Amino acid sequence: MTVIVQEPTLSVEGNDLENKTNNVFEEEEENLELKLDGGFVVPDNNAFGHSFRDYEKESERKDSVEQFYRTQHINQTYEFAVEKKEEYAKLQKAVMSIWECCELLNEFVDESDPDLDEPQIEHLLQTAEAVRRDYPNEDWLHLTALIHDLGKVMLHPSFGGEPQWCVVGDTFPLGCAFNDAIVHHQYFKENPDYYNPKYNTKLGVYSENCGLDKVTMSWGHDEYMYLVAKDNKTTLPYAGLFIIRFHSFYALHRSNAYTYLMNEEDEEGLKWLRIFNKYDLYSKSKVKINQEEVKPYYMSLIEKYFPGKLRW
Ligand SMILES: O[C@H]1[C@H](O)[C@@H](O)[C@H](O)[C@@H](O)[C@H]1O
Ligand SMILES: [Fe+2]
Ligand SMILES: [Fe+2]
Repeated sequence: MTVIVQEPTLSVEGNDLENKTNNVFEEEEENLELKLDGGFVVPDNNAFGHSFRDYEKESERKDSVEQFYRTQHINQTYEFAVEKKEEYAKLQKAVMSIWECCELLNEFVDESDPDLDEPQIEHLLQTAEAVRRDYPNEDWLHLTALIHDLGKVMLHPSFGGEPQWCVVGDTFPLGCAFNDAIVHHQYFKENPDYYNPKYNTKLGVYSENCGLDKVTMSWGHDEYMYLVAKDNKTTLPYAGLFIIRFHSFYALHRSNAYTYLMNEEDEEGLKWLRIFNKYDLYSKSKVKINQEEVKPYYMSLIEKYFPGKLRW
């Protein structure tokens, strides 16, 4: 069975958030004159016949996904994330165009994802095409969707073939206490930061409402692609960059955890991120997009918002 959603509500846990989310959309309508009733079809089930993001449900991917999160939670420490960011911020790994990077993602399947076992390029096109159908005039959002996961190219041998735990999966702040809203949070008990008094209080190294820009997130494809886009001087708007940078921060955008680290500007980005997330998550399916057919459209957007070659 499928449900036609007139307003882009998200299937979130708890009415509180549902109400908040609706308010966000009401505000959107007033402030940004967004088209809200694209009639997006939110499927009940993922390609394996289960509900989306169900990490407890017995399925062919359950055990490997859980193993993935255990390794990620043990290894992502504050120091590790700071070092990785320094290394990748130099943008000395490769020089290539956006489309070349999309093609490189043809060979990777994301081990953290309970809902998809297709190559990543399929996911990029599925997300972008789903956004495009509902928001035909927001071309920046189509391109944001196309590129949001390109940071996963760190898995590629020419980038040192990083392990999946430092590339994919949900992200979370480091340098402050781990929140129970994070998927498989039980495994943080094996992370050294869990016992470090500098890092294990509510605020840790941060101050209230310091803004997400100041927060060191677990290292992964979000922050990397954000750095690539920003430092190659993309003309994408602030909301596009925010989406790229925080789309894996489910504890925040789905469960409202860590809101005390946000400032006013982040509130604005979060509205768009919540819209985007619906497409990122629920467009995952076995349906293939004809790459050659849609390529000219996306090439025109890439040309509009990016230089021909980028430093990665
Ligand atoms: O498994 C997925 C996948 O890695 C996505 O690219 C990421 O954005 C999500 O947060 C995560 O749940
Ligand atoms: Fe992602
Ligand atoms: Fe994605």
